[in-house]
Amino acid sequence: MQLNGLDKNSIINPVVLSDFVVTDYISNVVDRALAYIKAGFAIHLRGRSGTGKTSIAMYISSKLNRPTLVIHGDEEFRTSDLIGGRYGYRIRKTIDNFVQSVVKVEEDLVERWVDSRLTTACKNGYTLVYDEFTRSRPEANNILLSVLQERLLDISVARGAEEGYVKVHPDFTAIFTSNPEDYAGVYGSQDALRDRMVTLDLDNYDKETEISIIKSKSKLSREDSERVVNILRDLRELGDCEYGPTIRGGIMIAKTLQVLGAPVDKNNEMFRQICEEVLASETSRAGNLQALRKVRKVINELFNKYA
Ligand SMILES: Nc1ncnc2c1ncn2[C@@H]1O[C@H](COP(=O)(O)OP(=O)(O)OP(=O)(O)O)[C@@H](O)[C@H]1O
Repeated sequence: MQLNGLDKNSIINPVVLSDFVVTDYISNVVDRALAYIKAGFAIHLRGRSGTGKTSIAMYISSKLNRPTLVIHGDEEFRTSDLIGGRYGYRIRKTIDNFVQSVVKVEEDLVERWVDSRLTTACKNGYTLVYDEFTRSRPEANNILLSVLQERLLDISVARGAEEGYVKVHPDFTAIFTSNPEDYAGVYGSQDALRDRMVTLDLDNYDKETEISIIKSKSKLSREDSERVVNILRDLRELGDCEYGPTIRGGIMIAKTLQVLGAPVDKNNEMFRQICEEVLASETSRAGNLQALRKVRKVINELFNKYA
């Protein structure tokens, strides 16, 4: 099914998943974000991998109670990918039998324009979640400047000068996410765009939130979830890793232990091995053997330290 040329399935009515956790930390971030949105600003959730940007963005969009479209930043994007494009033709046929004995048939081909997500969201007042927007080139994203500033979408860039501007619907909301970690494929300099949104910097979740998420995702007990979180946080604190471990690593460890029914106990060899494997690879993404060995050693030392 199509809506304005878009596959209807790409329009989401966000619902809160049953394992989504709302703690004081999350409520606080979300309340601030909703206040900025209410005041008419776009918001930008910025944080390293695993700080919950996408999950919180989708949760905020569920609070806005509007259909939502999601775009994932991509360096191949051109402005027309954000606005829309001409995809194929439609045949228009006119049959004129005004005089009964004469039938005149006229056929012409009309280019078929398909709105992309940004245009659909602007026209209909939907929420747009633009995940990892700094992965797209700044030139492609420039189209968003007038959307955020003047609430006008300049579709002439893609449709030709005769088409002009689309007025942005008052309910349109934009939620951006980005990861400040400097790695290949991210375009750092999008200052003009960043000046037009309110940035909320997200750090790793607080301890209580991490325990609640791991418990909710893995169904381990609170005590066992806390043991997993202690390892994540102690490892982070030591600052010895290329990248600090994320909640994702903790979820992987906890889910695996839950499936195995293995005790979350420092004397259980399986627990130690799973932590080493998951955390060593998560904290050394390039697969640098030396870094991996170092992380394994640190994890072992941590285990020996635990009572
Ligand atoms: N409040 C929450 N309740 C339950 N699970 C959560 C919550 N927040 C985050 N998570 C889980 O934590 C993990 C990381 O979250 P998320 O993907 O939102 O982070 P991110 O910052 O967008 O990461 P990346 O930059 O790597 O995409 C996911 O598995 C997600 O399901």
